[in-house]
Amino acid sequence: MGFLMDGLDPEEYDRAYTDRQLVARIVRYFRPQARKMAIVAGATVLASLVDTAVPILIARSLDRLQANPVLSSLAGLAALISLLSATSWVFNATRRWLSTEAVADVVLHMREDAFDAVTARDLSFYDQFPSGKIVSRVNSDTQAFSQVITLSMDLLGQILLIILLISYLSFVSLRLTLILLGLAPLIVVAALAFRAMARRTITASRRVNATVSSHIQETISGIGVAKTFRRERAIYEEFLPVNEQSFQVTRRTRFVFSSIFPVLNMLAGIATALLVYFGGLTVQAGALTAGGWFLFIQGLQMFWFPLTSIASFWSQFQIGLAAGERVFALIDAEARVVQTGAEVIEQPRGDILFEDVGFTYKQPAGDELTGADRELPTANWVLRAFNLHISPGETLALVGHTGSGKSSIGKLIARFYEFQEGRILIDGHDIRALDLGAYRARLGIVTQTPFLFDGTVMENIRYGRPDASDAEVEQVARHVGGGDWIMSLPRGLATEAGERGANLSMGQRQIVALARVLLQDPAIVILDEATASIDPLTETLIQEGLDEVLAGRTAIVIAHRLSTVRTADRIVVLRQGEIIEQGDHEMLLARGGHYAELYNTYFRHQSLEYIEGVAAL
Ligand SMILES: Nc1ncnc2c1ncn2[C@@H]1O[C@H](COP(=O)(O)OP(=O)(O)OP(=O)(O)O)[C@@H](O)[C@H]1O
Repeated sequence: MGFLMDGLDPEEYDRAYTDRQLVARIVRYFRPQARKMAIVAGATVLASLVDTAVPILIARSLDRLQANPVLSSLAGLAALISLLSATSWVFNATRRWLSTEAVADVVLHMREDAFDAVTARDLSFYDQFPSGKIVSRVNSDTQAFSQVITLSMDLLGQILLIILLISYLSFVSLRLTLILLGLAPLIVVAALAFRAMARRTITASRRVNATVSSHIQETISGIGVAKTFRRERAIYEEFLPVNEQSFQVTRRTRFVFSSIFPVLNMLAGIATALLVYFGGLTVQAGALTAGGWFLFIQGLQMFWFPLTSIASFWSQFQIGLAAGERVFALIDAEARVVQTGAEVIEQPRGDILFEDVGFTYKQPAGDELTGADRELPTANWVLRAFNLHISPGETLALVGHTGSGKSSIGKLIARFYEFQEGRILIDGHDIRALDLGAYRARLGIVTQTPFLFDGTVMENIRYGRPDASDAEVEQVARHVGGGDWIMSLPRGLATEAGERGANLSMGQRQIVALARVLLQDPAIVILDEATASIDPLTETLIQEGLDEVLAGRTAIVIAHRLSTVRTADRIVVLRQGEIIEQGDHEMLLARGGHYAELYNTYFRHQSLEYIEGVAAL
């Protein structure tokens, strides 16, 4: 499809399932619905039987009335048809209601599984795949899948109807039935011709929709930055080609789909003409009654509708299967962080040891780096043969230029990413053998820009330990920074934080994040300090909060503030993933090496002496 598919490549975790695998997977979801589905099957058979019976009844009555036109039998026929129609409605309604319920239930579970899989993914997964695309899989793809399952159930009913009708018609006139059947391959060929085209356009259409959603989502989340840099026009212009591509793909999809029906209708017209002609000849020859002829023409409509439906269903079926495939691929995406055990450290002391650790972000999913891969260009390794021991209770400040690997060390301790070489030991236990849930429960992480959820401040703090009582949350909140900060909130801890904490100041957000960690009472704290400068009052407040959080715990601080490096037990200076110096502030400063240089270019500006010096000028 050339340019239509440009830039719409499958995701790295997409995979092709065989039809058998797909069906097995779908059947597994339907297993709990077995009872409902059995009733649906029964109702489908009964509805098809009744629906076939009506035209047969009319045809036979026609012949009888022709021979003996009595008013009472006409009234009886009308009553019987009404009764059969009502019965058909009951069966069809039962079938639809129950199947809708069953499908809704299946989609519910599928969405749960997809969402569960998404939340379980490692952070590296989110680096690679924008949230918009993931949202589209969990949301629209499951929806498309449910539609196709409902359609397939209708299809089964239709097929049954065709079988019953054809069987009956073959008794009435074998010759005419064969003509009817002889035309069926034409429809099937037309349907198959559309099939491949439909599947391709549908896949393109899904991908392009995901791309558009993801583009909009990314733009909206970064709109603040865009406005600051007056980039509104530029992002609008970036949106245009994405939208244009979406338009082209959608147009193409609509074109393919709208071509199906006219072609099928034309074929139906030819078939009707043939049957009318040959049916008339048969009646003339006395081999068919008028009722039989009527039944054939009526039957043709009944036969044609399901057959064209099957043909159009087929492409719909492709849509649903492609969507199902995408959801399953999301559920099955391989974890990169692989745990080999589930050890629980009862009382973690917070002893951390990196032993010859090698780490790169460039590892392909699910693969170990072997042989030639080990010779990745040096530039791709973030850490190589990296050794570091952090003692229990130690506050370690990591410093170094941007990109030197500070955050990566924090991410490895948090086990957010898989490393490729060496070992990381926590209290002597291999980090790979730990029960991640239990381990992370004792790990406190404060990110640079603390993320608060839409909810009250109290709820945000409780996020650290959902079972904490109001009193416990309040006690922790009062502990951080002396608790004065709560007064500055309009409704105290009941203040709504707003989306991403928008209603709170940066400093307040930091404090809430610290309180959240404090409530969790972690053994190890990873703190990524904000680089943005803050006013001295907030700085003092945060420092007090930090003192609480760091006291008695092992802390790894990606340090950006002078007060932190000054008070840290040890400073580790990194350059391109290597430790080039370590020691305390005074010692490193006296040494006049890389740290001293960093201090002079970065940290010194934050010192009181420097600020006073500038003020005095
Ligand atoms: N998610 C990622 N995917 C691929 N490469 C990454 C990712 N995160 C970081 N890197 C790369 O890894 C290297 C180390 O990055 P890291 O974030 O650890 O540095 P840092 O010292 O914390 O930098 P900063 O002070 O700017 O946060 C950099 O070259 C960076 O480009």
